[in-house]
Amino acid sequence: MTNSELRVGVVGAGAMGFDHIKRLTATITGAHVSAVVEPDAGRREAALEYAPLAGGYANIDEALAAGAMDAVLIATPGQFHEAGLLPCIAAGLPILCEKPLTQDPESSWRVLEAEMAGGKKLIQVGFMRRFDREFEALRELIASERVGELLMIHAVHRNPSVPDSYIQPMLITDSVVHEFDVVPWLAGGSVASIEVRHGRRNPNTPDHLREPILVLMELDNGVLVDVEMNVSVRFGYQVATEAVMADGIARIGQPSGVQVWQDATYSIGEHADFTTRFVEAYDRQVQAWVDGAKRGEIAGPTAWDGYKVAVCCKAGVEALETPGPVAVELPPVPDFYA
Ligand SMILES: NC(=O)c1ccc[n+]([C@@H]2O[C@H](COP(=O)([O-])OP(=O)(O)OC[C@H]3O[C@@H](n4cnc5c(N)ncnc54)[C@H](O)[C@@H]3O)[C@@H](O)[C@H]2O)c1
Ligand SMILES: O[C@H]1[C@H](O)[C@@H](O)[C@H](O)[C@@H](O)[C@H]1O
Repeated sequence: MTNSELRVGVVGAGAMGFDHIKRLTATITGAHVSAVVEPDAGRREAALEYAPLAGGYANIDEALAAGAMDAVLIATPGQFHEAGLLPCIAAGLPILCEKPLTQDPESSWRVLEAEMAGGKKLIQVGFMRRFDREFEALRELIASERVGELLMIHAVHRNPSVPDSYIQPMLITDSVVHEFDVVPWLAGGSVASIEVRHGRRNPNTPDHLREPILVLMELDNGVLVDVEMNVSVRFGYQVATEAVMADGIARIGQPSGVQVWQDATYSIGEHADFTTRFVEAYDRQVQAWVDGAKRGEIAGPTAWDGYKVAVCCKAGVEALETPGPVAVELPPVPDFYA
């Protein structure tokens, strides 16, 4: 540790928070975990073993009162994000908030208002796909128009399975939430409408879900997008994107593991879950956030990006129950975020 290291408080030491604590301790430079904020004592103690310089706190107010943090990484479930964000904004701390910013446009707007009132951008939202090298390369290719103008995007988002706590709207709010951020970032437009189509139900789908679904988005620049959202694929975890351009096609997210030729069969490794598929993206996201926080800058998706996604999620959840497209209507971008 050096005196110039950013002292990071991690709020929520569940699956994702624990992962970020290990990353901040072992991989990230220029920062260390100085506080673990977690109401569950067992999880808090387990996490503190990986954060030798940290104090443990049961809630955010205790950690703020102790002056234990220069910056905060929020990894609580989405419904608790607003309650974690507001006191950290009031304290003027840089924040990396796991996706989603909050769970509805109204609470996201309150967060924007708080950030604007403070007069300084503090929030980066954890849409880590923007830090995946393949997504970066695809964006650069599309912007360069080396393969011609972008016409369409086909995306697949496949999870092997989901826990019982994963309910139907989460297909949108927990999963397609990523496409609502990354697709406009790739395509240079904004989502204008969302339609959801249900086809045949996968017999492997848990009883309380109806999926896979096809999410159709129209962007305001005319680009059409389809997303296969599928959470019972069993074989592994797959996020792949194909961009259809005027003079050719580009694909990312193809399996890239070990290739094996055996018994007259060729096979290649695939990821089992998002922790390995996006490990480098999570590392790069957190490093960029730490470096940005030290410069006093936001180095990724902003709170305004988080708000736009919250509006898309609301329309997407409505589209789960509505035949035909649901319009996505955004207010003008506040000058603060323009
Ligand atoms: N970017 C990604 O790919 C990705 C992947 C998984 C999860 N996430 C996001 O990370 C966040 C956390 O998800 P998870 O899977 O780790 O959840 P989790 O349920 O495993 O862990 C959440 C933890 O937060 C704690 N907690 C609840 N309320 C709290 C509060 N007020 N203060 C402090 N801690 C509190 C819980 O006790 C729990 O330990 C969610 O926003 C989720 O959407 C992102
Ligand atoms: O919370 C997870 C996470 O955000 C993953 O990146 C996504 O692929 C899953 O669908 C979602 O359930």
